[in-house]
Amino acid sequence: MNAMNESKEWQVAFSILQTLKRYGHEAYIVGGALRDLLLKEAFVDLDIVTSATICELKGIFPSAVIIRTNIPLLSMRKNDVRVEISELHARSLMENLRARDFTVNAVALNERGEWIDPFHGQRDIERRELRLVREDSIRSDPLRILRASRLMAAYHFIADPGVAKACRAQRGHLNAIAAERIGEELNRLFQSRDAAYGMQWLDEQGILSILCPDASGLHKTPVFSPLNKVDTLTEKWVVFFYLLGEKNVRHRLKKWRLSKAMVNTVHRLFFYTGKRLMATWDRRTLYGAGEKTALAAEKTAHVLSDSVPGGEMNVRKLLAELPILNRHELAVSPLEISAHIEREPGPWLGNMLRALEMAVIDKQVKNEKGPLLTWVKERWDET
Ligand SMILES: Nc1ccn([C@@H]2O[C@H](COP(=O)(O)OP(=O)(O)OP(=O)(O)O)[C@@H](O)[C@H]2O)c(=O)n1
Repeated sequence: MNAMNESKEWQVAFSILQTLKRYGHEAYIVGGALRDLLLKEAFVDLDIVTSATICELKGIFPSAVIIRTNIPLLSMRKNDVRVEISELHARSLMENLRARDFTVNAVALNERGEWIDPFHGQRDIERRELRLVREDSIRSDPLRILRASRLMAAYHFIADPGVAKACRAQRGHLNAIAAERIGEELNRLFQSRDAAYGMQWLDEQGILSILCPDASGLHKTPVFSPLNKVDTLTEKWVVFFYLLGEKNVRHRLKKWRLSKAMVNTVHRLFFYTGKRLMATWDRRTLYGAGEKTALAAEKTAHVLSDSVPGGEMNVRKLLAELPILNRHELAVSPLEISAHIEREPGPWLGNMLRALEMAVIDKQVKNEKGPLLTWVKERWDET
């Protein structure tokens, strides 16, 4: 296979297999790199399984690091290729492949470039067919339901009826697995080439109502194509929740253990998308959203509803008309305000700054030091 002989990545791959062989260990390339090779996709990273133990591996590749996930891995970079090596744990390669989820992931290649393909994974990759390695593959790890949809979304695989049947049968067990694995897998699904296709399939298997039992929009069988019309992960989450009619966004994302920062940005964009769907931007809402969120909300609102007029240029024009874009653009500092009032900074100062921002945004006062300090003094004297 030419791609293998010519590319730097495959030279790295074979040199590692040969090194391990010289030390007397069995070693095979497995997983995504083989799938990507057959699908002519870009090489991402390299997974190797070997009969060597992690300790022995560390001796052979001293600069590599040991990563302790649920199974310990040896990880290293070689000629810019990320390589992860895991143990066969005294099991045969055949047992290792049999324990995998789908036939497209249960293929191996040895140091001589020979394929080991007991489940016809190469054929399935070429036909883009997703089939189970064993009938109980989904039962042994229900996360594989989401992996199926993610692989479909990433490679346009078609799930064979056995996959759909097993996923439907096991869907009730999905919520029993570690919540962060669900969040992580949904993130990966959203980042895949055709997230809408994967999501549609999950819905057809009745899986979305298991993931989001309170969602009110699922009876209307949503069309998920809007998911492919937005770019960022945050936008995809927001569009997803709107299509499902899921209101309790923060609760859902926290449950799936998404990072705090991600929970906040998704929740914020969800909120402003809702506002934008209800009405066009007013100055206060636009200021509250800020440039980044306002532009993103404009996009998500359009994708969700054709009837929303406006567009990016319009938001940019409205933003340009705002006297300030954030508190730091006020022409007075908090200390100048406190000196002018002759009072130590305290909670009153935060309230005053908020009121001042709104007065500037509402154009009641010019953003210039003199008028701002006069406004502050008058307000102070009033209260
Ligand atoms: N729940 C899981 C997770 C992983 N695997 C197996 O472990 C391999 C590696 O998993 P992962 O690193 O998550 O890779 P992929 O999901 O396949 O993605 P990629 O290969 O593109 O990194 C997979 O190919 C698959 O054979 C599995 O059978 N069941």
